[in-house]
Amino acid sequence: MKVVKFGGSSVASATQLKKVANIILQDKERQLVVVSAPGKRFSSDRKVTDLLIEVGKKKEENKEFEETLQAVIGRFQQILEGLSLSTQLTERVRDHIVSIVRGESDDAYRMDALKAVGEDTLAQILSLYLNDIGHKAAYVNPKEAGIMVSDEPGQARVLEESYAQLYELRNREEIVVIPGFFGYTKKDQLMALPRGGSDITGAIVAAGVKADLYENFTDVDSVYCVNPMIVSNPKEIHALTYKEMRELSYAGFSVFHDEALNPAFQAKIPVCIKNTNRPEKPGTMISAERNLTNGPVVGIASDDGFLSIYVSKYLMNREIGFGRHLLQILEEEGISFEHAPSGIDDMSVIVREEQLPPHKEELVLKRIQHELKVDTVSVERDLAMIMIVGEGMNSTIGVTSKASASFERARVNIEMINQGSSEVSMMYGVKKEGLSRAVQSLYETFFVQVSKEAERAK
Ligand SMILES: Nc1ncnc2c1ncn2[C@@H]1O[C@H](COP(=O)(O)OP(=O)(O)O)[C@@H](O)[C@H]1O
Ligand SMILES: N[C@@H](CC(=O)OP(=O)(O)O)C(=O)O
Repeated sequence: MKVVKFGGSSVASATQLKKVANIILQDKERQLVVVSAPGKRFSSDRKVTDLLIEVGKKKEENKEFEETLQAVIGRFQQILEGLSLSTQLTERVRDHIVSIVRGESDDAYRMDALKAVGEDTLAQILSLYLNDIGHKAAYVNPKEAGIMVSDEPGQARVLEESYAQLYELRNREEIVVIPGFFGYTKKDQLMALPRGGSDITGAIVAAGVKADLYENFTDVDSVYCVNPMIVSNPKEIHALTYKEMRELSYAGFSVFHDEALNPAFQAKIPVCIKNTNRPEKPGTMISAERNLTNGPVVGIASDDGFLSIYVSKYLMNREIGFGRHLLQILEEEGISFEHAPSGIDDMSVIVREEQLPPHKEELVLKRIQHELKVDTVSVERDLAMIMIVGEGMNSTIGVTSKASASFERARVNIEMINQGSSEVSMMYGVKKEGLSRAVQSLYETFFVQVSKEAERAK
């Protein structure tokens, strides 16, 4: 039994949905299907989820939302027409959106209910289409499926008890189509997963039904060893471990959600990333182990939008509880941090820029200054992080020196280095303006040069 998930780009239009149906029907094992909301059809297009969020924001700001609502309805109408299905469903969807907007819920709950409409409607459409072309399929709402989550709007996490109920889905005879991206709390409140969370739904369902394989269909032939927006035609990765993929996803490989790895890993279900537009390609296999060939580094991930809170105080190393107190201030201000490298007399805390907007900065710095009596505290914005990942790194000498030489060649200053304790990853902080140059140079070192050396050794 296989669980297949189709991302936003795979369900963006009727043409794409026809490909999706073909893929499902090609393999009888593909019995459980998870779908996203329609994504972008071209680069300047808008994802349905983004449109739904705009409806919610307009409501919060008491602005007119009809035009955005019409854009959502228009997307579904086009898809239904393209599949030669009745467009009646769009009336229900419109009424549903209006009732959510006019409802009495808190802003956060309303926003989650709106976000869910994209996936929910698309799952109904796909199930209607499969039936229409002669194959038994059923739309199954996450509540009916048993996807129970925590009460954290927009950030919900799966509850352990979900898995036993999900197992029952194995008994269904028809193709089951489940909308991704949301679940229900024990109190029956709809709750959205983090953005990109349909990958997580797919992994939860795969773990629940103990699938043999979780296939994640997207718009690229495989996971590439570096973001294809930074290096053109980068090398494909054919095999990755869960640990490697989690590090890479977390650090910027947006092709697969990092929180989707754990359910698959725990249940030992291999994940295969494949292309809806070229399903015959082998894709990338993610599992517990792989052959450590092709050099120590398997991928280079990168992301911008970080800042560093730099704190220095003479004899910080002798002050018990300093780090805890610093992080406690951030906790009390609702700021989550990503990394916290430290020295003898100083410590940096790396956070995502949206966690510390400029209007909050003064208060946080004042608290640090006042409560910790530090010598210096400052914020450096416009930082980017680069993560070099590979299980082979902990048994290879010289990775760091090769990386440093790459930064030097690219004329990019390293602001910070942090080696993960697992030794599967090495993280570098640089100024955002040098990010592309640094990544291109690292790619040259760890992939282009390594291939040439391997060729010469043959
Ligand atoms: N290292 C990488 N390998 C492959 N794709 C990547 C990588 N880094 C970023 N991406 C981007 O991820 C995109 C696919 O993810 P996403 O847009 O979430 O797809 P979907 O709509 O199927 O959920 C690709 O089109 C590509 O631009
Ligand atoms: N539609 C949701 C969830 C999702 O997983 O989407 P996608 O498969 O397009 O990344 C989002 O945009 O966040």
